[in-house]
Amino acid sequence: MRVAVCQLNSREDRKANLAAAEALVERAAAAGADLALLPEFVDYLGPDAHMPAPEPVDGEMGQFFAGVARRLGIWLIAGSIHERGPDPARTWNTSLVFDRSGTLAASYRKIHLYDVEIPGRVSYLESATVAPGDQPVVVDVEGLRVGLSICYDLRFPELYRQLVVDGGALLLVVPAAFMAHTGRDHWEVLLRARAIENQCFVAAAGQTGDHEPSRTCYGRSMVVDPWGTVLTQVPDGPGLAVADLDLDRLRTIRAELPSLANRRL
Ligand SMILES: NC(=O)CC(=O)C(=O)O
Repeated sequence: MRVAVCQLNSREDRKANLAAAEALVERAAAAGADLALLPEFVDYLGPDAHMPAPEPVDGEMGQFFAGVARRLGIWLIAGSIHERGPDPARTWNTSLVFDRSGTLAASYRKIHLYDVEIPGRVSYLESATVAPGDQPVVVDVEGLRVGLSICYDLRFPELYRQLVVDGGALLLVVPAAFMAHTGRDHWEVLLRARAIENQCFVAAAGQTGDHEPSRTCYGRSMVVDPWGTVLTQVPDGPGLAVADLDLDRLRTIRAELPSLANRRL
């Protein structure tokens, strides 16, 4: 399984954001990727006041990503979009997974919302505009069990343990718009920790650079192996990186250092 993590700088212009995403998925397909991962809020990262109307998963955006997956014959995880929910004041932050034929294989709504106040650095109240999901989701990608999550979820190890122990996940995906301030110290450490403690591959695709209003994302999208080694990483700015997941290596690590099997709680 060859995985591509696509790093973007989504802004206010939804059309431009979708075109940039499509161009990166085209590059992923040309590089032989079986699965391409886009970042969180691939459709829009701008002021709440200007946000285009959220859509149901089978709305225009869903159809757009389905068409990209079908045209390129690739599995596509559209990191997250603003999904219309029952509450007119709040959307869901939803990841969409399409198979090679463009059929929606799964969707996941971000469970943990980023409500944080770090004076002078980060002030964010995601729960003001987003409603939380409540269902962990694992999807079968041609025999590979893939556990879904979004951004701030990364800080909650119990979610990933559930995806692995109950769902059998061997790959954990983390589309993100991780803040630069927190990302500098936490992003890679957390991704590698989730990989090591769950003896899984982790693929993380982030937003990068400046977004209005006053939000800078860390980027550094990467793929980590079950030993915690960073296999590949995207430098600053939009771009992509590709890695092959060696499942024999995962099985060897789990057999030689059976920490998952040795759990007592
Ligand atoms: N933006 C997020 O959801 C999370 C983040 O930036 C952090 O956890 O730090």
